[in-house]
Amino acid sequence: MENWEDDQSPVMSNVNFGNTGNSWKSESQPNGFKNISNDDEEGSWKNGGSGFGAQGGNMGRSFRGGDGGFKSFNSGNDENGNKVDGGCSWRGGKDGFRGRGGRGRGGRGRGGGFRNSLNSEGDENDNDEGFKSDCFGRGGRGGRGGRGASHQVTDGEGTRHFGGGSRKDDDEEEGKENDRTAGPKVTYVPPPPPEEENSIFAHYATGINFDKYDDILVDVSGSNPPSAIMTFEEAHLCETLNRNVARAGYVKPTPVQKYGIPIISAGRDLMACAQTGSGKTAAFLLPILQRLMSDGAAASKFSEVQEPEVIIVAPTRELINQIYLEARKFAYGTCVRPVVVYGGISTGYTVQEVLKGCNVLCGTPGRLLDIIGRGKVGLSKVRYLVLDEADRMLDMGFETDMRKLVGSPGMPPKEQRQTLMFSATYPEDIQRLAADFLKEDYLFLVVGVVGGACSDIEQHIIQVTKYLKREQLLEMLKTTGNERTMVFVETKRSADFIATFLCQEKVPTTSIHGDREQREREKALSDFRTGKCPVLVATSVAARGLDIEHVQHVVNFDLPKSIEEYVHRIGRTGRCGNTGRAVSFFDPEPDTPLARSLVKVLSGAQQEVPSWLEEIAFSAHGTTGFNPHGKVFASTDTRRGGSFMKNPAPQPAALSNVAGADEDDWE
Ligand SMILES: Nc1ncnc2c1ncn2[C@@H]1O[C@H](COP(=O)(O)OP(=O)(O)OP(=O)(O)O)[C@@H](O)[C@H]1O
Repeated sequence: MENWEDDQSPVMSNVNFGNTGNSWKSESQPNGFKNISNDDEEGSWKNGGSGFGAQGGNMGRSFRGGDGGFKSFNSGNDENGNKVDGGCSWRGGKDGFRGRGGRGRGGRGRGGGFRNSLNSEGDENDNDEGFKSDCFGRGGRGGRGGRGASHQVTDGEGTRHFGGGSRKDDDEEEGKENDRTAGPKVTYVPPPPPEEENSIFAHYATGINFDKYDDILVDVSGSNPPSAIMTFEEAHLCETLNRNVARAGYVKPTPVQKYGIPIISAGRDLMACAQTGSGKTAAFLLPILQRLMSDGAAASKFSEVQEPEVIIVAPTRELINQIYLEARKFAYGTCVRPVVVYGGISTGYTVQEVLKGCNVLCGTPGRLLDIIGRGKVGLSKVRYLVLDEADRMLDMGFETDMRKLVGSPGMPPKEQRQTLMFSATYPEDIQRLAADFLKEDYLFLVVGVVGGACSDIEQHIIQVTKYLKREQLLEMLKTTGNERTMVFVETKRSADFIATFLCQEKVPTTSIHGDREQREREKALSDFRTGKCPVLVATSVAARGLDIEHVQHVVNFDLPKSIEEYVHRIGRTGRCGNTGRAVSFFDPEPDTPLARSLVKVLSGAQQEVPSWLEEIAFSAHGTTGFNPHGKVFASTDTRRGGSFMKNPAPQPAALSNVAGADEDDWE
């Protein structure tokens, strides 16, 4: 066995309690989940209530804890030999968790089978002591936030260790996969991707506004852009690709596909900006796959070093996995083999997958660099480098990794590869930075206005202080029934906290954030996709790219710090011509710096702008600037002068007030 192979020690850290004030006991309840399921009649949560936008009730600063057994899991093995959580019960009879108690009061009980072992007065932000709830699977790795002792829990199969004291930075979702940092070996092997044709090509229907894409103004800047195509036939895809496009339910290309496909086919570098949910993934996958097909690319199983022709990077594990599944779908029935590598799964497994043959290597930056560093992937044949969510890939979080990637031994210089960047947002400073990675004559494709929100999303901003947010959220969720809702919060701790709260209130909820183990993250997404848990509480790790059917609502429980993040978050709904709704809680205290950019995004997407928001935005003028981070949206290509250009390209009147407009336009 090579030294890169992971050892197969038991999976660690199945429950994570940062600092629980209680030790507790519970009877084992294999395959729990009961207390959050719709079967729980008593807990039916679809009981009417006031509509969106209603002012919250008087929740105050506390909430009730549940009385039932805290759910954890029973371990078992899945078909991959992975440890799995068999449900939501815990067998902690003789190993009650003990942490040093947090501050504040424990919850008061009500039925429902959920023990709220956290200690809080209801204000997660004031509470130093983290906790990890798990009504939706299991706790994450290692205790977070607690000063408590390490814990051991023995289950039927051995001893597990739980660090009680490690505290990670809780303020921001890292979104970043740094797999090279020290930590426990990860042995998780994800379930295999679907083999069934119907599952591979499963898709959701385009919405009533799909044809309205045709009305969006498109601008291509740069020299000699090729003409757009109007149909997929004009893309001259090979028969297999055409068949796969049809099986995916694509009848006509979206604007980013109409313009992007011929640009990529013509061998040009591209920076493309198009609204969320408008088909950017296929815009780069189809021409790339077509080229690989026409060149006769075929994966070779027999090489100890794989030399992919394509490298695709994206900022989060779930997104890169989604892109991989799209690549696999379009490459179905061809000899082209896409592979995905990302953190949180066994490196040994990942390397094995790569060595089975790899033409299209999809990865998060950390794991990608890791695999390259292990000498399993040679870069000399790379002809396409794709940065999805390019502005994120080039911001402070990932820029160093991207520079490492393009500077890795064997990576063809930018003159000898095609570099393609896609996003719905491109702050100007990032655009300038991006030019370092692109050939000088790259084309800049803008569908609509850079950084604009999709107008199929109905946006509402509600002024609410942090103490009333939870009640307001609950009120809203009572009206949405089983409709899928993503609730975005600022911190991982809040994600746990809110998810716990909703579970207690009988709202079937799951959560995703960077402190959850990969298996838990995947389970959470799967439960959300299937509707088992129609509410997903998420940090920014789920803000970008995720394409989940039936997401009718996005709630910004906490508004993000940047307007780009806002645009991506709300873009989880209203995709592909479907309509959606986004409700954001605006707490003047932390959110005022965002007011001006919010007003611009709202008006740009023809949304009603509340007068109180305009007032806040107006009075904030001159102190906070347009964007809290000093970034500004570019109205178009920075090579033309960006937001401050003298002779801007014509913009559609309807959009002239959007993010891209000059800062003074709306006043
Ligand atoms: N031409 C098309 N016809 C029908 N459906 C399409 C077409 N193009 C893309 N789709 C579907 O639209 C959905 C959104 O596409 P995709 O995820 O590529 O959007 P995106 O622009 O990358 O969004 P984001 O900015 O959020 O990453 C997907 O389900 C995709 O399969």
